[in-house]
Amino acid sequence: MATAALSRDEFERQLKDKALYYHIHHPFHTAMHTGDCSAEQIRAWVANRFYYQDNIPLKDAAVMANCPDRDIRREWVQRILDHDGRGDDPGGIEAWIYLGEAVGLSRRELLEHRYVLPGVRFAVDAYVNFARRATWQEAVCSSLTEMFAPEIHQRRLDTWPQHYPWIDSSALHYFRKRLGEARRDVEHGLAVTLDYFDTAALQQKALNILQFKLDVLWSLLDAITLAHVYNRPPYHHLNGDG
Ligand SMILES: O=C(O)c1cc(C(=O)O)c2c(n1)C(=O)C(=O)c1cc(C(=O)O)[nH]c1-2
Repeated sequence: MATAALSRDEFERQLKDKALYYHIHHPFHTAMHTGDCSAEQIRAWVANRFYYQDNIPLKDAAVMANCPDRDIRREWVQRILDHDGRGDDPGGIEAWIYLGEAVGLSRRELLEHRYVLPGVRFAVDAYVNFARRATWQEAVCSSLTEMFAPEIHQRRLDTWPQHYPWIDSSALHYFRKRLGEARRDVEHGLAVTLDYFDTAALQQKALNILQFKLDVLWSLLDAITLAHVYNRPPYHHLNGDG
């Protein structure tokens, strides 16, 4: 006999329990929030995370390309506009570039992805490629790490001014902007997920997809940690330091 599906509330609870694996718990973020990151480490994080920012609209365009439901597309397109901007709104990518400049990176260095590590590229590309190949409902589900994002944006707003006073607080605008956007995105993404994944097998699939996305975010920080905390960037043997 097939296992019974979880109730809607229980399924939602199990999705939310995945917060235990969110990258807010990664040692790199812990160090960032307690003021233990050097300026060089902050710069490395901002430069590498820009690759994620730059790819989010491609990921969202892939969701739309796979979605035949006009009502969903009408909602989803807002995510692309949030990042790319429209009219007078310069958008989130521009806000991240502003953050980059405030920590000492040039627009050109960011746009060229000059300091992006291979591990970060692989993790982010895995997310975009997942959205290209999965069904649109699966791709929607993979965005649900955003359930946990307002807390991490708030944590940065609460801790950076004290620990990193050399960063102009106006540059934290991106994090402020995402607080509301992420909450709105989650309401929609969660409703789609709870409706669509309605058998035990599908619910387990959704939980696995969310874990995959948590793995993407965690792996990104692992790559940054190896290169910028342990000073073991790729091919470090060529630098003659071990
Ligand atoms: O700073 C963060 O820790 C963080 C995490 C996440 C996330 O959990 O996926 C996103 C963002 N930020 C973010 O700014 C953002 O625009 C975003 C979009 C998405 C997505 O999967 O569609 N995640 C996130």
